[in-house]
Amino acid sequence: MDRGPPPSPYGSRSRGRSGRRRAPTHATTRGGAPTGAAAGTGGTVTADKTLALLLKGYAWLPGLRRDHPGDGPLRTRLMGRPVRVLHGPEAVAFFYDERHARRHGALPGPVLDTLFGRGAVHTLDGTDHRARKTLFLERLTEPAAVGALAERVREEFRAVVGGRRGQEVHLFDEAALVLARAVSDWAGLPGGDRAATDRLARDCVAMVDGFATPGPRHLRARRARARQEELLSRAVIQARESGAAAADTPFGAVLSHREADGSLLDPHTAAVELLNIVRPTVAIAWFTAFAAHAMSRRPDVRRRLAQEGDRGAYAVSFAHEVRRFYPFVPFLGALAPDGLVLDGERLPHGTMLLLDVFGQNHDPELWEEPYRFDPERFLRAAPHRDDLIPQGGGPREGHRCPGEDVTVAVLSVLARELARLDFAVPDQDLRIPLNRIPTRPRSGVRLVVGA
Ligand code: HEM
Repeated sequence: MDRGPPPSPYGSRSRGRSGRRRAPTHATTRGGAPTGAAAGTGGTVTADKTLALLLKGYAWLPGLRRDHPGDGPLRTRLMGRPVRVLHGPEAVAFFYDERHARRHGALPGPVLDTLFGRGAVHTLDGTDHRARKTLFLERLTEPAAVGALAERVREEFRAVVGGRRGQEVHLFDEAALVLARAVSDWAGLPGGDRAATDRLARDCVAMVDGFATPGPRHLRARRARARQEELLSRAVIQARESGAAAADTPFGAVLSHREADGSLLDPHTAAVELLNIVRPTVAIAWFTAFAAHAMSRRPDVRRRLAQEGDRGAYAVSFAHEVRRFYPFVPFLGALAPDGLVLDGERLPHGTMLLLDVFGQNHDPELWEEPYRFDPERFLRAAPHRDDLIPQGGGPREGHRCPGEDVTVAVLSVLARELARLDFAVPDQDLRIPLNRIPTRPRSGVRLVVGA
C-alpha cells in the first residue's frame, strides 16, 4: 500500500547520506537472454496504478519503490498493462539494448498527438531508427553547430533583457521566446515573422505542458501540435517545390534526408522531426526557470557563475546539476519483446518496461547527498554515461537524446548571462509541485531587472 509521496527535495535540503559517491550495488537486471535463475524478489503491486500516477506525478514511482522494496524489478500495472520498473545504471544499459526494449507501439496516442508527433524518431526500432537518428546526430552534436546555436541564444537573451531595464520579467515566458527565435533562425526555418515565431514558442510550451494531463492543458497541446505540423508541412512542400532551403541548415537536412529504404521524408513526418528539434530546444525554458530558482536559493553559486570567464567549467557543471536535481522527465517507457526474460522471469505478453529517471537522479547509492544542489560534484568527476540520465541513457546511436550537447551548452550560456545580470527576485511562489508533470516554479520566476 502507498504511504503517500516521499518528502519533496525542493523545500528542505540535504537529507541524503554523506560520504563519497558509492558504487551502484542494486541494479535490477541481468541481461536479456533466458537465465534460468530464480525470479527476482522485487515488490509486487497488483492494482493498476494509472490513477496514482496522475495524482502523484513525480512522487509516484519513488513512493512505490520505497513502499515495495526488493532486489528485483518492481512489478505493477499501468493502463491495464503489466509493468516492470527498472532502476540503476545496469538497468539503464539493459533498457538501451534494443533487443530488450521496443519503441514501436510503446507510446500512448495522447503523448504522440501532443509531445512527439506520429511517426517520430522516438517510435522507430532497428535499421529504421538508426537511419533516422543520423539526421539528428549529424546536426546536433557537431561542436561548431552547437556553439553557433548557444551564441544566438546569448544574443537574443541580451536583446530581450537589455530592453527591459527597471521592469519585471517573467523568466519562463521570455526564455521560451528567446529560445524559439534563436533555434528557428539557426535551423533555417523559412519566413516566420516575429509574431509567427512567438506563436511557435507558445505552441511548443503548450505541447510539453499538456502531454501528460487530461483536460484543458491537453487540448491546448493537441491544438498547438496540429497547428505547427500544418504550418511546417506546407513550408516543406513549398521549399521542395522552389528548391529554396539552404542545404547546410537543419531545415535543409530534414528536406533531403533519406530513410533506410532510400525514400525522402513525407511532408508530415518532416514537420514532425523539425518540431523534434525546435520543441525540445524551447523546453530548455524549464531548465532556465530551474536555474534561476537555484540561484535565488544559493547566492554563493550565483556569485561563482558570475565571476567565471566565458569558457569556465563551473557553468557546465551547474547545467549538469540543474538537469540532475530538478524534476523534468519522470520516467521512460518501452515494450518488452515477447519471450524477454528479466531477472529470471519470462515477462507476460505486452509488458511495459519503465525506466525510473527521476528516482535514479536522486539515488543516494549514486549521488552523495542527492538532495543537496551541488554543481561541484561534476567538477570532481564528469557524469558517467548511465548514471546521469535526465535525457535518457545508453549510447547516442540508441534512443538517448541527441540534444544533450545543445541543452548543456545553451543552459551554461543562459546561466552565466543570468548570474551576471543585475536582478532582484520579488516576493512570489517559487514552490515546485511534484504532483504536476511537467512541473516548474509556480510563479514561472519573476525577476526585476536592475535599472
Ligand atoms: C530540455 C531539455 C531536454 C530534455 C529533458 C530531453 C529529454 C529527452 C529524453 C528523456 C529523451 C528520450 C530518451 C529515450 O527515449 O530513451 C529524448 C529524446 C530525444 N530528444 Fe531530447 N531532451 C531535451 C533537449 C533536446 C534538444 C535540445 C533536442 C534537439 C535539439 C532534443 C531532441 C531529441 C530527439 C530527436 C530525441 C529522440 C531520440 C531517439 O528516439 O533516438 N532533445 N530527449
